[in-house]
Amino acid sequence: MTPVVLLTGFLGSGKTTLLQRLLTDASMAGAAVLINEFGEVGLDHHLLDRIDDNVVLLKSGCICCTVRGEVADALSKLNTMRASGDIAFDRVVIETTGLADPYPVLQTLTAHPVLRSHFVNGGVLTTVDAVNASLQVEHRAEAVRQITAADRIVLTKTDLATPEQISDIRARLLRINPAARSVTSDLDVPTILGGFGPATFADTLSSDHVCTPTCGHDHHHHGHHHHDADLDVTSFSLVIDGAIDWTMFGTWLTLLLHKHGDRIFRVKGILALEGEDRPIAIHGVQHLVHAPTHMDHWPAGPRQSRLVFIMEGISPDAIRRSFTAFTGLADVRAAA
Ligand SMILES: Nc1nc2c(ncn2[C@@H]2O[C@H](COP(=O)(O)OP(=O)(O)OP(=O)(O)O)[C@@H](O)[C@H]2O)c(=O)[nH]1
Repeated sequence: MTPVVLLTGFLGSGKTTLLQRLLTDASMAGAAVLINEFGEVGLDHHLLDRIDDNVVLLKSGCICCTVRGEVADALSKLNTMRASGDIAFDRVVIETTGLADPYPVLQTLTAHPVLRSHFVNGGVLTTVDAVNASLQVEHRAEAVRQITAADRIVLTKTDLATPEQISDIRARLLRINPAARSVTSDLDVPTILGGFGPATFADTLSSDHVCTPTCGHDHHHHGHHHHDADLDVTSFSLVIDGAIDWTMFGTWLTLLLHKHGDRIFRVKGILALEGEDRPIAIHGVQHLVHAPTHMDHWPAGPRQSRLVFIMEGISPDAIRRSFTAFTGLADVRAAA
């Protein structure tokens, strides 16, 4: 039986960063990776910087109903390819979107007639952002579900958080899921993973899925719960043809998140900057703008800047207009 590790955590909490580190560990050398991203344009597979046959990008969307089928299909396909000797793997890691409820995926593993004889729950690893999680658990049901499902919690961004933020979130984690061991992301990989495996799985099967409008359910017919706080989460993307002035861009993003960070859960992008050959990856999470990083090379395709926003209650057009006004770039369009 092949263990399937579910890597979950709210938008921008550091899943891809952690996955990148986990994959450097010898114990993960034989891992196949499934990535499910919320957003019109998937960027994580580029940011992960490991593109091979064992990395599968699932279609955009919530991982529950619509994509639950896709997870099952992707696992079945990996299994068939392994059986015919095309690929080899000894574990699977699924990185879910930051808006996903992890329980339906766990249920798929135990309920699917074929998968359940090949795959087994290998544990739920949940990243929790020490800077932003207190706000997120108060407003987003998914953030709480991800923590309740955790067998191990990895507290990220403790280097950016104040001691008060860290003790506040630690106290909340203890209340939400006292059974999960919590570690910080600055530890080495063997320590983060030490003794990791499913401990709370029995509980997961009895938990009800909490819907969001973005999860792909037909809410009128499935009878799922519906939370007002979950209304209106949207994703949109901008594609920019011309090279971008970094100072202008950085100022614009900082001001935007300063003003609207409560409602902009996530911004990420790959940018073509003036005077730079290599692309720059940028990340914003609520009010926080992370330090930009150079990527090694451009992904295949045209060298255009791409920005993805996941937000609530803000019009995409307002963001596009503000970007154009601030940067002076005319060739800015919403991604097809
Ligand atoms: N300083 C610091 N930055 C971190 C840490 N973990 C993640 N980040 C940064 O946080 C930003 C978002 O990290 P990702 O790994 O892309 O987060 P994610 O959960 O995969 O994001 P989504 O897939 O969009 O939900 C990036 O700029 C990371 O470099 C950490 O422990 N410390």
